[in-house]
Amino acid sequence: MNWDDETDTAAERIVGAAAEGDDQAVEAALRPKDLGEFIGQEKVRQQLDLVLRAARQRGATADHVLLSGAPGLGKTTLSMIIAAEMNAPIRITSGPAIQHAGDLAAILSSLQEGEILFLDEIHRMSRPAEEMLYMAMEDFRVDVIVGKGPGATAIPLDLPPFTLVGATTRAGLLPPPLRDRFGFTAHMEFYEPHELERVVTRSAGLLDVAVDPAGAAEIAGRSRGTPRIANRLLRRVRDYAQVKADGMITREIAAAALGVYEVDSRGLDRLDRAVLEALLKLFGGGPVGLSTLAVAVGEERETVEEVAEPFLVREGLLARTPRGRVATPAAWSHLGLVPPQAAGPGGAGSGGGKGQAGLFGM
Ligand SMILES: Nc1ncnc2c1ncn2[C@@H]1O[C@H](COP(=O)(O)OP(=O)(O)OP(=O)(O)O)[C@@H](O)[C@H]1O
Ligand SMILES: [Mg+2]
Repeated sequence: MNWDDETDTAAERIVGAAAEGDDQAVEAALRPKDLGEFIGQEKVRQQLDLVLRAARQRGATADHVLLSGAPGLGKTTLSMIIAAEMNAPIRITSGPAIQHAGDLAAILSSLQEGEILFLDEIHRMSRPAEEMLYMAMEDFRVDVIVGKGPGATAIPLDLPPFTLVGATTRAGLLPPPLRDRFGFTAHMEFYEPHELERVVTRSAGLLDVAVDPAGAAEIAGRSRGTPRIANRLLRRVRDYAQVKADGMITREIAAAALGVYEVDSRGLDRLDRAVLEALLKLFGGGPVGLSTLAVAVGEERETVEEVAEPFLVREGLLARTPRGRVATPAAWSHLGLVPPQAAGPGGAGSGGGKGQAGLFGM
């Protein structure tokens, strides 16, 4: 069974990356509209404010901006804020939507002066399109190729000055020549719980939901440092508060609601817990290979590696070591289990657990 296919699993819907249907509409409604409304990311906000303010004062188009960071941290939101702050129209497209250089040429040649071009998932653009973009970013010019084969000719076309806003979850995958052509790069960090608390409170206000500070804090603490998840959890808690209580979100209501959706006190979902439980209960805390761990939880390798592990690693619950996956002491205490004595690793299939204790010290 593949976790990705199980789209109607509550936990998947709650912590999954993409928003769909209704969720998308609500997500759009909750987007902050200007820099002042944008919560957290102090450094990025301050730097971006300077970049945009200076461009406005000069009456010029702002430099190209690259936004990088994990899903749901506010890249799309910031791109729209940039357009709003510059009082400029915005055109939205994405790397995978641009198959051929010609697709990009068509978009670029129809831009107005000062327009913001938002290129989401910029790391997934095709090579020829990427090369066309280099020239467009630097010289505001593209070569449009007319004809095929030996008779093909390149017709240079001037573009109006525009601002490219690129977004990527994988800045490391961008070729350096592309990365270097951005005048300003903003790396978005995960949010602090107190910032997410403000996100929850703000969204509750917009959705006309009553939440007390302890209720907001409870939701924030389970939101994995991610505003999108905070907003999603808030909506599920709102449902619960409406059906099971008087509508008011308190700490108790939030905890009970998120219990129903299998989002635990640290924000782990069902898959995260399954991985951790297998690691602890079946393999004595590891080290165990990724493939073995994936089979034990009935998932694909990639699902465990890309969906569950990044958060577990970030939370300091799991370590990836050259000898395999290892649970940290925090993992044992989070699941309320007692680690076996270092002398006797009781787990099956751990494949020679000598020196396990030493791994914890890394
Ligand atoms: N700083 C913030 N303050 C308040 N709300 C925020 C903030 N950042 C993001 N959000 C909310 O989180 C949701 C997701 O943000 P957004 O769509 O901008 O993320 P993203 O980085 O583009 O994600 P992806 O990589 O999946 O495209 C939005 O609905 C927005 O309302
Ligand atoms: Mg986005």
